[in-house]
Amino acid sequence: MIVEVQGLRKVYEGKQQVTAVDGIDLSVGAGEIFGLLGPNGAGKTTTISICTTRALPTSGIVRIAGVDVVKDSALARRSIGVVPQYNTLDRACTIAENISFHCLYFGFSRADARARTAQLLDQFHLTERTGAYPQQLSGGLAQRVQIARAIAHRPKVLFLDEPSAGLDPQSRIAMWDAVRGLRDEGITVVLTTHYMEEADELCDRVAIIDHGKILVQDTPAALKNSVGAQKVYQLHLRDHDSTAALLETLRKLPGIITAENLSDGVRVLAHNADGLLSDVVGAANPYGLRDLTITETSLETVFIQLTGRDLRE
Ligand SMILES: Nc1ncnc2c1ncn2[C@@H]1O[C@H](COP(=O)(O)OP(=O)(O)OP(=O)(O)O)[C@@H](O)[C@H]1O
Repeated sequence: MIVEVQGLRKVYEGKQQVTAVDGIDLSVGAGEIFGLLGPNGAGKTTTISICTTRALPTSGIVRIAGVDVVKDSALARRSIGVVPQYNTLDRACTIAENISFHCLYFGFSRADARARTAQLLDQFHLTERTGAYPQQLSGGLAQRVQIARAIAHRPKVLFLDEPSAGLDPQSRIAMWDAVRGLRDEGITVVLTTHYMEEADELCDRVAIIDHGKILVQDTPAALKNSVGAQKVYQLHLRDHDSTAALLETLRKLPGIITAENLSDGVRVLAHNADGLLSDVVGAANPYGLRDLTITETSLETVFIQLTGRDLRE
């Protein structure tokens, strides 16, 4: 395993003690795209910060390519590339300088730094912007430069913290392609996200994290299968204060696995069953059914089943 995290804990001391990471175990295989999926404040950034030597753990061990990130941080850093949540490009330098100074920092000769920079600018389709400054770039382009810089010293593992935060949908898809390209080059990718579609589309395996703990980790397909349902019905009701009888009726319908209250209606997890839609509508009509959405089971459904909350709440 190229990334091994054992019993990781991080307590921020202060007026109010915060246990940001509460005993995390993870292992990521070489060549995987691994996602840490969880809501804001779940402890994702703290976990990444410790893995990348930017924060010290309260207890626990992280090894990257077999190297302990606390005991041997300088050596570990050679195997690690990081793209933090915010743009950390040097605004006083061109994008080519941002990349080549990074190479020099990692001990490249001037000639090697120049060659590696030119190759990365080409690989990330940035050659035309070589002389541009970071503030002249769109969010998507700046993100690409950050990724190019992060892998300039040829790390084995790239950590990306919320890589699609603030990107428009087109740039997000371009970023996903770039990340898949890195995996094809043999770079292991660990990313954090609170977008379930991103975790589902991009990641080979996903760990769902909440309140500093890993709730489950598996492939997106296995996680979705674990729900045991194929469809999610959301019923929006005018009369959503007295749904106890409706929930009871719904739970008795063949094909329905669970039915539970939402703030403005009811959510039903169900199998793909013939005739179920009309049964559900029939049961809900007396409660003033205003709207009905039917979606496939997603990682959001997994999170709801595990925590009782929406990922976005
Ligand atoms: N330097 C700090 N000092 C005190 N508390 C902190 C610090 N950094 C993070 N926290 C707290 O630790 C918890 C986990 O935060 P963290 O940033 O790791 O979560 P996250 O899942 O990455 O969320 P986000 O996407 O919002 O960054 C939160 O309650 C946060 O307020």
